[in-house]
Amino acid sequence: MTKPLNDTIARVTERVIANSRDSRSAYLDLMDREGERQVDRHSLSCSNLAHAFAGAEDDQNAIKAAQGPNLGIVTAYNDMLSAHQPYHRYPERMKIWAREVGATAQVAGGTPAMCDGVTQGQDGMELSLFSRDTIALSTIVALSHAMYDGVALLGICDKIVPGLLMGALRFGHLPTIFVPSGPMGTGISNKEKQRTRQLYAEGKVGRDELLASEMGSYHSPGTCTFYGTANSNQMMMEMMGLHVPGAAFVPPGAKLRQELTRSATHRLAAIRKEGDDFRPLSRVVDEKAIINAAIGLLATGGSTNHAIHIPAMARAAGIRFDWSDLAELSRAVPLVARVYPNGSGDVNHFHDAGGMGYVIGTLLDEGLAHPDILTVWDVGFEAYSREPGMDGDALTWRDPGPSGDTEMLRPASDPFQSDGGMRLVEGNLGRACFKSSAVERERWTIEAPCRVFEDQHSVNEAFKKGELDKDVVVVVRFQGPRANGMPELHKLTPALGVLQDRGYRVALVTDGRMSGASGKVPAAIHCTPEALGGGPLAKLRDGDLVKVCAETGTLSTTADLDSREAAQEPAPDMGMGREFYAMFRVNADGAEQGASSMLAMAGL
Ligand SMILES: O=C(O)[C@H](O)[C@@H](O)[C@H](O)[C@H](O)COP(=O)(O)O
Ligand code: SF4
Repeated sequence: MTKPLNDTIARVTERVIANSRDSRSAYLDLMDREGERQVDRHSLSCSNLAHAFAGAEDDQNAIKAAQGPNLGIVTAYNDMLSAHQPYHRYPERMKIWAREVGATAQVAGGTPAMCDGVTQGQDGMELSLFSRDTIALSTIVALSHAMYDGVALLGICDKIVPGLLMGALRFGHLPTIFVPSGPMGTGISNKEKQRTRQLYAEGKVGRDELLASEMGSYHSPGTCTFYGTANSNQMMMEMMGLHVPGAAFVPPGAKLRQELTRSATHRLAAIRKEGDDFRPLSRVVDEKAIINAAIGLLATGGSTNHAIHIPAMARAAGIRFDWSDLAELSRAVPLVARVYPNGSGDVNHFHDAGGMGYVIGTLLDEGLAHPDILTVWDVGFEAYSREPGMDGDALTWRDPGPSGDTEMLRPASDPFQSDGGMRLVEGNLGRACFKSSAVERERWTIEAPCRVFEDQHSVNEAFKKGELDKDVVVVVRFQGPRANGMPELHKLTPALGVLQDRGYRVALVTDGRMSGASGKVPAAIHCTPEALGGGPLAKLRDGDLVKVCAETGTLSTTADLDSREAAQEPAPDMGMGREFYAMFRVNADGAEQGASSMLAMAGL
């Protein structure tokens, strides 16, 4: 028996709709105008058209005849992201599958994709957040050819899905489907990976042993199997109905994966404007879909990065969503999944235990998600509570049944925590996000003298010198979007984990980010306003007493900040192309708004 929609979710949804009324109306008016004037093959010149299908080979005559839909593929393929490596064969196969339904497909363009695992702890990480907006701009360039009746987005990882969606939303008059590729097989246990890292941080094992351990975890094509930002992306695409139902976590290379991609190609052709089931992206991504994405993030303990990306994706669709909305939802949405770093199993175990079908089914049963979102599928959101399989050569869906592992997946009626995995902490040090699902409850409150740093490497140096062997709040400032691009500071996790395991009360406070794979150590992150430009973190000094408390939602110091000058602001670094990203930093707005100069300068 499905319960009525939860009152808090209904109230937050109404508030988001009210706060978005003007911006959402302006967005939909623009999309309607784009749809009416739709610059497509029928309005391009002969020269435009000849250029557009000169390279189309076998599809040239079909595209020229314009009898069927022409699908634009925007691909973030590269060999550097194990998650994106499987995409290199997708376009050729999708062209064949498009022809099966009288359609054609062309690669509209490619986007860059950064692997945060490769850049973690390196200069490149300072480009990571703004690579999202670079990807949005690349998506716009790809779709600007105006030759398409539908858009297939090939992207999985951290900033890529938000960037692709933000760019595609500016072409929201077109139907759009995300096409995932699936997680790699399970490697060594995450506990073992972390243990070796902490031993290396303490100088007890060498690089050879560390590399062998890391390669035991990351070993083949497919998405890394921790529940970080990439896999949180897949969860959100299911919660918004932007996948073929249940496509998120089926492994690459399987017959089922191939049939899901084929189904996505066929479905995209079917939901075009000239068809009888038109589903433009602008209508699929509405306030309820955004709320469902946030609910999924809270219910599964997803990546903290989405506290930044959900507001940004929402703004691209004319929707206003902020941390107060997220915090209020978090009080109503229970934690129903424990996937590493919030548990011991990985995303393959999660999928085998029932995965997204189970999560969506239990949330719907308890009235904890909007059942009436449009989705790209033909029978609505209910379809996403089922899991895909093969019946001979045919794709089929079935009820996932009860949880296959109650240590990992539980019903919303009997959850791991009665509230979601993310909390807002605020006070005289600003507003910040605290991922409560990954931290033992008895560590939700830390009050200790602080040590102030201005880069993560200095923290590790101080750790190696034994200077942090005490109760301490480690503050790492000038890591915000306008300072240095708001990098993830995930390399701090092993050292802070060692200090915590030694019995010290430890917390991190930063205007930077952490990886979606970070956990265990209490952290108040994305602190806004950021230190650069006079945020309160800029006035903290070593020894000031700082309190972080996820129980009471507190982030404060007893120091008299009003009597102090802000610390000297560091000059932005050059090299690794960072100087060309000054234009993204200089006008970036706050983390709570999505940390985007692109959106701010567009007046969104
Ligand atoms: O937000 C995320 O999920 C992270 O950015 C992730 O994509 C990144 O790759 C981590 O660095 C992986 O974790 P390790 O660095 O611990 O392998
Ligand atoms: S999940 Fe992270 S580390 Fe793995 S491929 Fe994607 S970006 Fe790279």
